[in-house]
Amino acid sequence: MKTGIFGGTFDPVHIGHLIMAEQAREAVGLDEVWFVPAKNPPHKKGDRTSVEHRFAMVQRAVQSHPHFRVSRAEMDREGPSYTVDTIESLTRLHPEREFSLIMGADMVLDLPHWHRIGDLLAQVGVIGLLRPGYLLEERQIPLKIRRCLTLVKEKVQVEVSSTLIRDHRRAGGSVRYLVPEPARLYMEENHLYEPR
Ligand SMILES: Nc1ncnc2c1ncn2[C@@H]1O[C@H](COP(=O)(O)OP(=O)(O)OP(=O)(O)O)[C@@H](O)[C@H]1O
Ligand SMILES: O=C(O)c1ccc[n+]([C@@H]2O[C@H](COP(=O)([O-])O)[C@@H](O)[C@H]2O)c1
Repeated sequence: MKTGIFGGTFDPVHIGHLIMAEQAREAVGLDEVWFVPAKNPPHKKGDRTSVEHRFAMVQRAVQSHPHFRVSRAEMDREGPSYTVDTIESLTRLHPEREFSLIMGADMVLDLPHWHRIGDLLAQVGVIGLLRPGYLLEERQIPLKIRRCLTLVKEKVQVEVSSTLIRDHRRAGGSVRYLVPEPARLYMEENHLYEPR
């Protein structure tokens, strides 16, 4: 079973995440995509919405897709949510699955700084997608990463980010259609990202 691991902060999940995951699934022929909300994303400082709320929004966003799942793999682990730890534990639990990582261009460029990157790349391939605002030129990517990388030059790129959604909603704006509707309703019911 080819399984794409799509890690993220998802604060909140948005249509950019869903559209890129679907394009990755189709381009590479993945059987499933597992969204993995990071409890403590290693490179992000500052306050975050609780991981339970972020998980709940992702769950609602992916529930109608027969090949998308959300995983609790990083929810109960303390300390930084290093991807290498997640892959090692998922591989122990699901030895029959072939895992690869799905990420946008910003994260592909960040990969050289990841914790135990050599060990991580020895275990998984990387599916990289373009992202507006990030120039991903193959020659800038170190060879050890390029060797493990499948670059999906997807047809549809969506210029949206969680930051934009948080800021817009805090300013009293509408995020309808930017956030999948069941996740948006959860956000409203739980008063997330409301003007302070
Ligand atoms: N619009 C997008 N196009 C392509 N990739 C994206 C897009 N938005 C997020 N990603 C990718 O999704 C993964 C998780 O991203 P994350 O949850 O941090 O969302 P974000 O929109 O970048 O959030 P923030 O604005 O808070 O930094 C990363 O691999 C990132 O590159
Ligand atoms: O393992 C690492 O060193 C590492 C460094 C930076 C980011 N990550 C993971 O990359 C994913 C995307 O990160 P983010 O913060 O952009 O949502 C998320 O699952 C993070 O845990 C992982």
